[in-house]
Amino acid sequence: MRAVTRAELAPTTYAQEIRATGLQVRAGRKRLAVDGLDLSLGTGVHGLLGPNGAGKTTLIRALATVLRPAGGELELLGETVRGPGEYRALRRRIGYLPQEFGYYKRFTVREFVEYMAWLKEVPAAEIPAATQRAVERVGLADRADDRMKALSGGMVRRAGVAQAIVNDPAVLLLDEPTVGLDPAQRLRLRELLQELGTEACVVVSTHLVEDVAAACTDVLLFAEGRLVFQGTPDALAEAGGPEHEGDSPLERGYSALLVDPARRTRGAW
Ligand SMILES: Nc1ncnc2c1ncn2[C@@H]1O[C@H](COP(=O)(O)OP(=O)(O)OP(=O)(O)O)[C@@H](O)[C@H]1O
Repeated sequence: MRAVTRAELAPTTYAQEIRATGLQVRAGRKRLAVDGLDLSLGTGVHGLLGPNGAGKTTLIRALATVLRPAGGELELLGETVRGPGEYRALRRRIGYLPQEFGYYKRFTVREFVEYMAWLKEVPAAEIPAATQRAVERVGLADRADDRMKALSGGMVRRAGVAQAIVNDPAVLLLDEPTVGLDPAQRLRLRELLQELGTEACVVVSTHLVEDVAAACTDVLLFAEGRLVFQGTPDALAEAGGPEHEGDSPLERGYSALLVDPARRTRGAW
């Protein structure tokens, strides 16, 4: 018999897990790094692609309720996120892997994930089993009792994914989770994302177009704080042609939509 997940038991009074209308978010004091974003995301794996500085991290931080909107509307799991607020109930149902995250180096992997579960207010009696399951899902069961400082960079990243999923989040936000992973680990993480995307709304920021092809149900192309494209990986591939730069149909689709031909001189970034 299949165990019923917490996500299935939670009341769903919303049509889509994430809804943004005209959303504006500042990075620092002045700069509007997200500027007028309309977005509606439900269950699935949504790949967030875009050039350096496009505003992907700022958007993910707003979705994680770390940054508050400067304008427009943001609704997460049916709850409106406005000015300052605690959003504790909401945060219990969100998982977030920042691009860089802190941890006590002397903690073991298990202690780190348990501590994060406690911060997310997972009921105490559930923490050991939830931690074990999360650690197994990222392939760190055999390193669970090693200290964080003894892990490789890719393993630390996987421990970061474990803490993000330990509370069975309905919204899972992963900022560049595949950075530092070797090819085999990357394949496994993509499989895990697909599994998670059957039950949760997963937003993954990445620079690897192959991640999107392999794991995502749709692609969000972000540039200068705005959404340039939303569609399936196939639709992105169809946007490109032989005249566009790139080593694969998806890269050519990306170039077609984002690369300014005037700047495409050899050696230019
Ligand atoms: N604390 C800050 N103060 C001022 N500007 C900032 C701050 N953080 C980010 N920015 C600016 O906001 C814009 C968006 O940055 P953001 O980190 O969201 O982009 P990104 O798409 O995640 O980039 P990358 O792919 O390089 O990680 C950039 O122009 C960046 O320089």
